[in-house]
Amino acid sequence: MNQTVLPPSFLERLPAIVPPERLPVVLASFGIDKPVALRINTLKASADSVCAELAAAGFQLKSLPWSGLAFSVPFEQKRALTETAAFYDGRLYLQNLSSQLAPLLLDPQPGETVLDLAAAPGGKTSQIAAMMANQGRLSAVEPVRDRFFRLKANLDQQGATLAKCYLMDGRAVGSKCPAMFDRILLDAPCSSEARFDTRDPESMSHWSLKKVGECAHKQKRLLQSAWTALKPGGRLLYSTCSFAPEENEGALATLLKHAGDEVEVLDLPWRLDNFLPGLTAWDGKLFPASLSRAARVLPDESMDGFFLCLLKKKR
Ligand SMILES: C[S@@+](CC[C@H](N)C(=O)[O-])C[C@H]1O[C@@H](n2cnc3c(N)ncnc32)[C@H](O)[C@@H]1O
Repeated sequence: MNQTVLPPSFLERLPAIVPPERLPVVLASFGIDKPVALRINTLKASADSVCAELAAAGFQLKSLPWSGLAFSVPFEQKRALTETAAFYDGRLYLQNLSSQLAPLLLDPQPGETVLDLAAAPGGKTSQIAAMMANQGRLSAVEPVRDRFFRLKANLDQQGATLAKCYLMDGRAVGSKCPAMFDRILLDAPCSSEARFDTRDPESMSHWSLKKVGECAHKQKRLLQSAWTALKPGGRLLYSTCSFAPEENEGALATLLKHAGDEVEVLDLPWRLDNFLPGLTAWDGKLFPASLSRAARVLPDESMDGFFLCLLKKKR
């Protein structure tokens, strides 16, 4: 096995982000094969029918208490799962459990006008389409050409017929479509720290503190664009797969400062045991106390790390 270590400056910062009693599980999570998570696509099938089919084929399905559509199978069954008819025809989609949380917490409704501002490869866009039962308007933005075409192909395979895809920079959307959307997901491009795998040096090769800073800069601009595109009364779910406070509470603090009393950080409608509150201070600077309502999803033996924050535009 190609055992390598986490980047030293990432490791140095982690104890200031993760409480000591949680650190061993978090550190161990970077070097294990997690169960393979999947989501049943209700645009094409019911959970009962797909589960019955998988169980009959010998899959050891585990259900999750927080979603009737999220399941996992042991890692050893991953290959077999990707060879099933249900996988090929889009009745199920492989999607990490933490990634399934963002659309669930955004809670898009049929008939609404919804934006996914950083959409490829489209796991969350197709989940949103299913939650909306293909009714309403769903725009999916992705500026990277090959990822854009992957997004389109995935949405097609998943039967997400209401989604319209736009090959464009999310930073330009706010000025083009001010106050247009009821709900917006900004699953921002990030330094992907939660994807580190200590057995795969490539997973860490693009990371540096400079990259964290560059991501934070882009995230602030994407957040501002999303905020402008949101209708008064609308909701914005911001998420990343980074632990870095600069990319999470730091980026949000900048938006909160600009948006003033237009913005409310909402309590999440529910939390899991591995959700920690958002940080209210980092590197000698204070963040708004309301950011403690965000969730730092700690990685464990079944979930990847994640960050989630739900905002409301009051007027
Ligand atoms: C974390 S991924 C999104 C994953 C996606 N939400 C899903 O669940 O499948 C972030 C995406 O943002 C895209 N991106 C990068 N720069 C962007 C920008 N300026 N505007 C919009 N999207 C951008 C990346 O190419 C990448 O596909």
